[in-house]
Amino acid sequence: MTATSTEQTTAGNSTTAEKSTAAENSTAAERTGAHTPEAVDVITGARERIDALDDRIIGLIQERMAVSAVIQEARITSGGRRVNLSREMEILGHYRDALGKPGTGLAMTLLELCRGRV
Ligand SMILES: C=C(O[C@@H]1C=C(C(=O)O)C=C[C@H]1O)C(=O)O
Repeated sequence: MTATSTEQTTAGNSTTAEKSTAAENSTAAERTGAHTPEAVDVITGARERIDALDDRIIGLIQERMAVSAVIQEARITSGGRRVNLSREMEILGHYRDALGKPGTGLAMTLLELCRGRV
């Protein structure tokens, strides 16, 4: 089984193959998991907001990586080390205070993304 299906349409003498994805063929209920049209609308609208938020979050992470690189470059150029563990502990604590235990994991992932980019 593949995730795509192919439909042949004939226009004049030419034949066009149109591929559609499994997602395009699915119903709104299947896409959202909702059991009423009202819930489908709520979920569809909220998913659009989540997609927009994720784009902004990714942009902020990329901005953080660039700022972190400026700091690391300045420190390394001055003769220092790339990593500053006491500052990283501060950041881990900040995320943990704001978001609880998973915040620590999130901060560790952010630090991993930001380290070693110079
Ligand atoms: C950016 C710095 O350098 C490194 C990267 C950090 C970060 O991305 O937040 C934190 C500490 C350092 O390991 C810094 O010292 O502030």
